[in-house]
Amino acid sequence: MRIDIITIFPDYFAPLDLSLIGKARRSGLLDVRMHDLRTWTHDRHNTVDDTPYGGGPGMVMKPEPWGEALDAVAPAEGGATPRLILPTPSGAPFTQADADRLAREPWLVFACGRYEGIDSRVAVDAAKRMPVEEVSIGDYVLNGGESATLVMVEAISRLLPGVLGNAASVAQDSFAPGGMEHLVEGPVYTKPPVWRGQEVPPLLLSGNHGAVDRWRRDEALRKTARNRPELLDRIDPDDLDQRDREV
Ligand SMILES: Nc1cc(-c2ccc3ccn(Cc4ccccn4)c3c2)[nH]n1
Repeated sequence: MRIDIITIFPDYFAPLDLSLIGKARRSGLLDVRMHDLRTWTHDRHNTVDDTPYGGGPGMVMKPEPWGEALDAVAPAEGGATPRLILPTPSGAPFTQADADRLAREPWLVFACGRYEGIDSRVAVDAAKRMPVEEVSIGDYVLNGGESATLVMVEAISRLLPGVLGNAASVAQDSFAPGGMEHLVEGPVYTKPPVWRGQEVPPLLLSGNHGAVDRWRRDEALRKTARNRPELLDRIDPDDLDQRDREV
């Protein structure tokens, strides 16, 4: 997968050199490229923002640098077309299902806005030649799109085959397709078996994998009911067995 990130703060993405994503980039599994939006400014101050039409506080990002940047990063005549992801507080909620879907794309471009956002004509112009998605990572306002892009790149990249050492672990994740779509995962434990007077549930040491799987689903249902009760309403009753209903 190729990921291009356009931003006025390229250094914000230094974390993508670390850990499993850094390893995936060095192995060639993942091709992540950062681009400084100011590359496509032509005035002596490298201006990327201006006052909002209609008045109001703050500044808006000018369309010209973005148009030139997107033309350079994803040329219209280049043949392949990326999916453009625009982080914004006003976007559609980003979910694990979106991470799964976007992990199957060959090429993503993230446009990181700042100030009060990017001139809305940029998304309209880009949509003439590539799919564009406005996405929110949560109902709170950040100062720009960089943190949201880091979050989405991590959520997407970890799903690529070969990035996580143990691919099977993805299936048990909270919100994972295949049975966890509307559940959060339950508690996890490791050695020692007793720590500060707390004992690991004995069943987990039993070696009875069927019983352990059942216990983990019960605990996922309990934790979902406690922390995210609204998710339980989304579960198709046909997907709950009799034991689930007793939890
Ligand atoms: N889930 C999210 C995404 C964002 C986000 C993404 C991109 C930008 C570009 C600018 N801002 C600041 C800003 C402030 C006021 C109104 C609009 N935007 C952003 C915020 N916040 N929360």
